[in-house]
Amino acid sequence: MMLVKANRVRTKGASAMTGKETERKDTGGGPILQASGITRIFGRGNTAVTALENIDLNIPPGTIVALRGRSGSGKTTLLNILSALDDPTEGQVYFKGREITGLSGSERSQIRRKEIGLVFQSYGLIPLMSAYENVEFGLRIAGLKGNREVVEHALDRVGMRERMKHRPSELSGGEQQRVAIARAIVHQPELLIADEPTAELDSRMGLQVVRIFRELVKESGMTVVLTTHDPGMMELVDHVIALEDGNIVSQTTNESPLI
Ligand SMILES: Nc1ncnc2c1ncn2[C@@H]1O[C@H](COP(=O)(O)OP(=O)(O)OP(=O)(O)O)[C@@H](O)[C@H]1O
Repeated sequence: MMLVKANRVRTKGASAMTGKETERKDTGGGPILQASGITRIFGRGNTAVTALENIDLNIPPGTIVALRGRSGSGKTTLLNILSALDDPTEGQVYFKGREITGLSGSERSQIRRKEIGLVFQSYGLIPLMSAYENVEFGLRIAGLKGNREVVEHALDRVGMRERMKHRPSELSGGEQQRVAIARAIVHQPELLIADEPTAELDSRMGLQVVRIFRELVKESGMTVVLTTHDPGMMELVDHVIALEDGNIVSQTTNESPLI
C-alpha cells in the first residue's frame, strides 16, 4: 500500500498547516497547536546536531495528524517539543493559544499531565498493575481522584473493559496498546500525542488502534498527533506532515480518510 489516490488528497507546498498566514493564537476556530520557527539543536560546536530547522505548523482541532519520515528525520524531537516534554533551541509553540515554550518545568508538566494524553510505542504500562490499575494511575497523575466509573468508561472506549483485571503480561501487544490509550485519555485531554503507536503491532492491530483514535476524534473532538513510518497510515489520517532531515518537505490533506 503506497500513496493515496490523487483525487482524494491535496498536497500543499505551503499549506494552511504550515502557513505563517495564520497569526491567530486563540483556539476559537484556530489551531489547537501552533509551532513557529522551531529549531532544535542537540549538543554544541563540532558535535552539534540540528534535529529540526525552522519548522512552522498549525494543527487544526478534531483531526488526526501523522508526522512521517525516515529514522532520524526529527519526528520524535518534534513530538517532544509539541507535547512540552522538550524545549526548542529557537521558536515558539502555542497550545490552545497559550505559549508553552519558555514555561517552567513544573508549569509544562502540569499542562502535560492535565491537558495532554501521551502514548508511547512501547506502551509504558506498569507490569505489576492490572489494566484497571494502570488506567486509574493515569487519572491520579492528572491530579484527579480514582473514580471507578471514569476508569471503566475509558477502558470501555478501547474495548478493554472485559480484560481490566489482567496484567500487561497477560495481554497481547494490541491489547496493551489499547490499555495505554485508555490511560492516556482517562482524564479527557483535548490533545493525544502518540509516538509510533502502531510500530510494534501487526497491520490488523495497528488499524484497530487508528480506529480507536478516529472514534475519539468523532465522539470527543479530540486531536491526535502521531508519528509513523507506515506509508499505509496516509489512507487513514486527515493530514500527513512529511519530515526530511529536520525540515517539513510536504503536507498532504486526505479529504476522505478510509476510517
Ligand atoms: N538527545 C539527543 N542528543 C543528540 N542528538 C539527538 C538527540 N535526540 C535526537 N538526536 C538526533 O536528532 C535527529 C532526529 O532524531 P529523532 O529521534 O527526532 O528522529 P526520528 O525521526 O524520530 O527517528 P526514529 O524514527 O528512528 O525514531 C537524529 O539525527 C538524532 O540522532
